[in-house]
Amino acid sequence: FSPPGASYGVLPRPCHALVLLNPQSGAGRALDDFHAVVQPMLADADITPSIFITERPHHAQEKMRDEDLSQWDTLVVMSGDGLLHEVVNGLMERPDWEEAMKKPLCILPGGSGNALAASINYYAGNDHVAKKKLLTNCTFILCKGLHTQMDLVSLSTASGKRFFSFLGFGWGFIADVDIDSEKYRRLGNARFTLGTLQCLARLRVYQGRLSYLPAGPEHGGAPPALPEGGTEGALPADSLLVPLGQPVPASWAVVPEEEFVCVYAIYQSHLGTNLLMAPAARLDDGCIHLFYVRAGISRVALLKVFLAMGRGTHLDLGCPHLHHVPVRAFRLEPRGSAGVMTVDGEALACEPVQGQVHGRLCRIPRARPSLPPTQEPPPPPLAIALRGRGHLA
Ligand SMILES: Nc1ncnc2c1ncn2[C@@H]1O[C@H](COP(=O)(O)OP(=O)(O)OP(=O)(O)O)[C@@H](O)[C@H]1O
Repeated sequence: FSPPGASYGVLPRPCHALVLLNPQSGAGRALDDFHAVVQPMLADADITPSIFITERPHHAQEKMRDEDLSQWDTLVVMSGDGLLHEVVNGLMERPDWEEAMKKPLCILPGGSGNALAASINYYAGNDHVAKKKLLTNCTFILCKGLHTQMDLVSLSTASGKRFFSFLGFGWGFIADVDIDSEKYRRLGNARFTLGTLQCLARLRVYQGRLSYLPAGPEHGGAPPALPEGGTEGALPADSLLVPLGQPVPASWAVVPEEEFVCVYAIYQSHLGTNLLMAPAARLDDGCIHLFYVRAGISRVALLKVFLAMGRGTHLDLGCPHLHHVPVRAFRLEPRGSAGVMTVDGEALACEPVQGQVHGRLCRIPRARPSLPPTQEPPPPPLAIALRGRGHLA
């Protein structure tokens, strides 16, 4: 499902892809997996990769800021979600960001969480898979070449920082698991299981005020990303937000309780390879899926929520402490600066933050939407070629 007006494009053939690869991501196997799994499939699909290996944090962001993009048909990130966050924000720092964001971005799972890759696999209607199978599925979606639009969320902090985020913003339990488990990254996805158990053992309560603009039909769709002050080259204006020093507008809701175990605003279906947090989320649904867990939940109940999230059934538990609200914008004002926040899995100092969705701000590969059987066209020649070589069942 996509709201009306989604625009599709197809990668040209031959296709030139810049592949940004973090050799340290996840268990450190991204480069080996690229050569073993990805490269042969790209060759069959007439996609020529040029590999750029990142050497340090912010390397990909700097490259995207200055790169001559005209030589590439697509930008591929073979890493975790953190490197794509750098790529998106590097592109948004360019004076020609509007043009730059038309370049299709692709994620191939090489990290430990791989939430966007798992989401794209889910939107394609594929079975839940992980590791090499997820990599094969995502590479195959890239090889087919269809791309469409994806929403981004603009996040602003009290200290004046602004980020563009494609996955989620977290505070409390999930953010702590994400950051505290960094030291176990060699374990791959298992780092989150270990981190969850450790954070459960010392379950904390976080104090602050949470407000949001609900995404009901009366609030309309996601606002189009118009430049600030209508000036060409200016970043998209956050038309739903008022400055952090002012009270939220009257159309917003304020959560009456101010003690939380966790706040997580997610805009994709998956929080990690094995965590289906927002089953209804889609690439361009114009929605932020705001989840919060109020203080008072027992350790056992919280563990049950995370176990059920593996199948996306956590909301069916009827847990009175767990809340889910589809919103267009939110504000979080933590009391105090202790602790950590995350944007797309990357750490952020704890301070007041607000964000709003910007509809269809970038492009991303997507499997062909399924048509009723009578309209189903024959498979394209590429699919036949890949099937012949055994890449496609
Ligand atoms: N060569 C490098 N050495 C160390 N850090 C790097 C290097 N290249 C990039 N980075 C940094 O590592 C961060 C995390 O990488 P990434 O998200 O790709 O992997 P991950 O943390 O294993 O995956 P996930 O986000 O799925 O958990 C990136 O934000 C980037 O700043």
